[in-house]
Amino acid sequence: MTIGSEEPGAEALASPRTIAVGDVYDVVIGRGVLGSGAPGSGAPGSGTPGRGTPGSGAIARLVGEGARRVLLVHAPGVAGLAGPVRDQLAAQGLDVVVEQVPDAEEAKTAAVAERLWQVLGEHDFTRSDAVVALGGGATTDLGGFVAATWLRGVRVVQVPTTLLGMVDAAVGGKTGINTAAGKNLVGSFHEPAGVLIDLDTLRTLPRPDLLAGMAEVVKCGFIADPRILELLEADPAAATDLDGPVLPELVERAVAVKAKVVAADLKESSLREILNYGHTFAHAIEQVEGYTWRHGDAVAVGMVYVAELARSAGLVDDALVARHREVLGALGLPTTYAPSAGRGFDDLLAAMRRDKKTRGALLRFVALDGGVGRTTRLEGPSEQQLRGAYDAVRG
Ligand SMILES: NC(=O)c1ccc[n+]([C@@H]2O[C@H](COP(=O)([O-])OP(=O)(O)OC[C@H]3O[C@@H](n4cnc5c(N)ncnc54)[C@H](O)[C@@H]3O)[C@@H](O)[C@H]2O)c1
Ligand SMILES: O=C(O)C(=O)C[C@@H](O)[C@H](O)[C@H](O)COP(=O)(O)O
Ligand SMILES: [Zn+2]
Repeated sequence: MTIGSEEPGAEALASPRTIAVGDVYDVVIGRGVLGSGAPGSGAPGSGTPGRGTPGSGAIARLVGEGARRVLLVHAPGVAGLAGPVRDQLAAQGLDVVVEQVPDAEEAKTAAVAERLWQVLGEHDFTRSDAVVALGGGATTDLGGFVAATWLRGVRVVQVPTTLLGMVDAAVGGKTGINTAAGKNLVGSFHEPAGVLIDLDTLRTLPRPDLLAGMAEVVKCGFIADPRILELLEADPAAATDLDGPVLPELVERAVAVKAKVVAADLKESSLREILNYGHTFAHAIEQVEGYTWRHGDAVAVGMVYVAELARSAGLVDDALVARHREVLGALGLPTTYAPSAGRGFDDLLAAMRRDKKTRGALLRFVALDGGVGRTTRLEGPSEQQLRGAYDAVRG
């Protein structure tokens, strides 16, 4: 699949853009679309009152007319934004229960999900009520999972506040938590009622987290949109400039890739696997390193790993492998992995065997086949190939 370079505009989002995920829901991208005191978004309630437009009523509209109660689940990093969002929802007549969840992967546990189920029960949440998830991918994965499982499914509105959440995690309906055995091993497909991306929320995001999000943008470039790679290569610094035109274009392009893929294959029966490019090795790093690695950083290394694997299988040439290292390296993303003491290839291989793309004993990787935007499945590589790629990314 290749996405045409003419699709998203290059201007810096003077007004919000809407990208439809099929006919299932919309992703709204803009500056100040939350209208809730996000840095740079103007005063709380600066949007048009009511549940119809981006601004003060946008989240409430997505929560739905029938809702009386909302569980607002938020990451610690956006505690300052949770208050204005709560006030905005309360101003629309909703009873809002606010729950801060632990940071990053600490949130994606059965214990945290259970605590939220308990809160939902204590407050008599019914099927017409809703969950709003405000934070990075860990929060939207958890919030989405709790919404998917409460009463077998209530509405969830995803409000991502990290770059990675915006371009990837909040879009597509994959929700889940980790278990001792591995990453995202328990979860559900549960489409959001809508996704609201306010680029102004990125102003408080620590730079390493912003860069980690860029890895998923790069992924979209390699699997589907060569223009993304051209933009990054032309000026890597511009990509992370919050005030420039490049970042909004990259967000739009990556969301467009994701929306197109998931709309065609909501539950990952085939095509959607391409969004897992680099993830087989990435999830193994995350688990083996006890979730001390950012997901995006691990995905960066994982893409180099699978590019090396693809080269050993004769699918891609040296130049395409080098392009992976160059574009990721220019952004400041890792391209090598040095395992912690006592950990190594055998641990990674065991983790990769539990990857969701594995079928029985058959390890399966998403790989490029001949060029950017041309994906295939590399199945059953030999242990020698797997080790060879490992040696090639070992720092
Ligand atoms: N469901 C999917 O399709 C999908 C896709 C990609 C990734 N993911 C998951 O997403 C997770 C990674 O997401 P992430 O990179 O957003 O990490 P994250 O959710 O851990 O957030 C990173 C850090 O940023 C903080 N934060 C969030 N927004 C902030 C803001 N605006 N200002 C200041 N701090 C802020 C958080 O508190 C956290 O400390 C992983 O668990 C990954 O598996 C899911
Ligand atoms: O949306 C998808 O599909 C993806 O694979 C996107 C990935 O970036 C994301 O990290 C996802 O959570 C991985 O899914 P998993 O099924 O491998 O756990
Ligand atoms: Zn990912």
